[in-house]
Amino acid sequence: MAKYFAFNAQHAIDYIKNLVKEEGYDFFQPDQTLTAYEFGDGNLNLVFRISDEQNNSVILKQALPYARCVGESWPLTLDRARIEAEVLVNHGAICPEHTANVLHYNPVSALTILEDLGHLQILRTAQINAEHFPLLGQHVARYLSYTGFYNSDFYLAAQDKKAKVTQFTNPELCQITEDLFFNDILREHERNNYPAQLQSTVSKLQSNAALHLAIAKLKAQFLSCPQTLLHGDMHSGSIFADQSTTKIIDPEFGFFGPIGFDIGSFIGNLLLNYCAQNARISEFVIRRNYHSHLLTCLQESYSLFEQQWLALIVKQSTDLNLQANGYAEHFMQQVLQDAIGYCGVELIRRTIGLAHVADIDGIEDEQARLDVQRHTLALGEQLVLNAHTCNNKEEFFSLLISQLN
Ligand SMILES: Nc1ncnc2c1ncn2[C@@H]1O[C@H](COP(=O)(O)OP(=O)(O)O)[C@@H](O)[C@H]1O
Ligand SMILES: CSC[C@H]1O[C@H](OP(=O)(O)O)[C@H](O)[C@@H]1O
Repeated sequence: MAKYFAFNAQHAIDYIKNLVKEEGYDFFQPDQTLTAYEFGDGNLNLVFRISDEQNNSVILKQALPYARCVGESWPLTLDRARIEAEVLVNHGAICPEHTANVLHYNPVSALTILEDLGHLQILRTAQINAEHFPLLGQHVARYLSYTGFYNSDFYLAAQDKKAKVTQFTNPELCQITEDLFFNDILREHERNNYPAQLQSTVSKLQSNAALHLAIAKLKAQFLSCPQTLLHGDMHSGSIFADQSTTKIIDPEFGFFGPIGFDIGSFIGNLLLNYCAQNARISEFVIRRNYHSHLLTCLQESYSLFEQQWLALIVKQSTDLNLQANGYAEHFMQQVLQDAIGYCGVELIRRTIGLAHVADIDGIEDEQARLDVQRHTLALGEQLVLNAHTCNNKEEFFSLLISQLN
């Protein structure tokens, strides 16, 4: 069996040609001249586009044995390529309309061939440019509720569920999230990254005992609550979209965890963009309209997510105990409170932790950027602290609006 090595563009071409010639894959005609280039802009992996003369193309994504954004000093398991491919296959079987299609997967080379989604836009880039996506909330709700429900104890037979929890055990990538989301932000840490002007705000946040307690509860849920197969990194860079289509990529942080985590991360990224637009859009009416679009997307995504979960529990639950009157509502209230908490943590960690977002870091005016950072920190803190007071989504939306004005 061939050994792992990190590809260059020529390796990517040779690999694809071999699949077409020797293994019967039909991505390209056998006699086509192929070209390739690497264009990954994520924190972790190589991404190549391989095209023929007619501009047909596929994507080859390969894991490196370390985190790309840091280098070889941060070794990282190649098993993340397996997790990513297998989550995509699992989610794609449940919700093909919103999951990137896996065309081929090789665990030894830690690579996956994916459909090329380059005709769509990465959501983060498009939202930085204040583009509207009227179906985004609806599509994300569908993806998260369906993949969530059909991988949960409400639906899976008990032993199948445990087998899947084992299949998707992802300790190294979970450790990254455990460190970056929960640990680093509450203390001085060399991985943290924020300007000196924020020091007093950060010190105050880090000395808030109530915040430490609330984040301890969220981390405990993350560590020991295998409710469903999460995407695990549901930020705006993991979503391709246009006016009619939404496709999810990059679930290498996938594992069985708390249902509120993915929807909370998604909403957190909408709010990071919302806050950033205060500095990006100077014209009041345009900013107000865009803010209103983001809030509609947020409310729609959460409302439909909850509505579809509740409908699936009623229609498709297989576990008799979990069908007890009132249990579904009790369960979804906990999911809501978790989601609000994880949303708040995402706002904080993207402001002061290792991995930031271009929505904020790309704001050129320093004072305007600092104002946005203070806002995301305050909003994140309030959401984490007050999540437990929200008994239903309406109370969440009111809390949010009170913090945004
Ligand atoms: N299926 C795809 N089609 C087109 N471009 C893709 C696809 N998957 C990834 N990319 C491109 O590669 C970039 C990095 O991919 P991503 O999966 O986020 O990598 P990482 O795991 O390193 O974060 C994306 O921002 C996008 O531009
Ligand atoms: C060192 S990993 C930091 C950060 O990067 C991941 O995102 P992506 O792979 O999509 O760039 C994830 O959000 C991690 O928290």
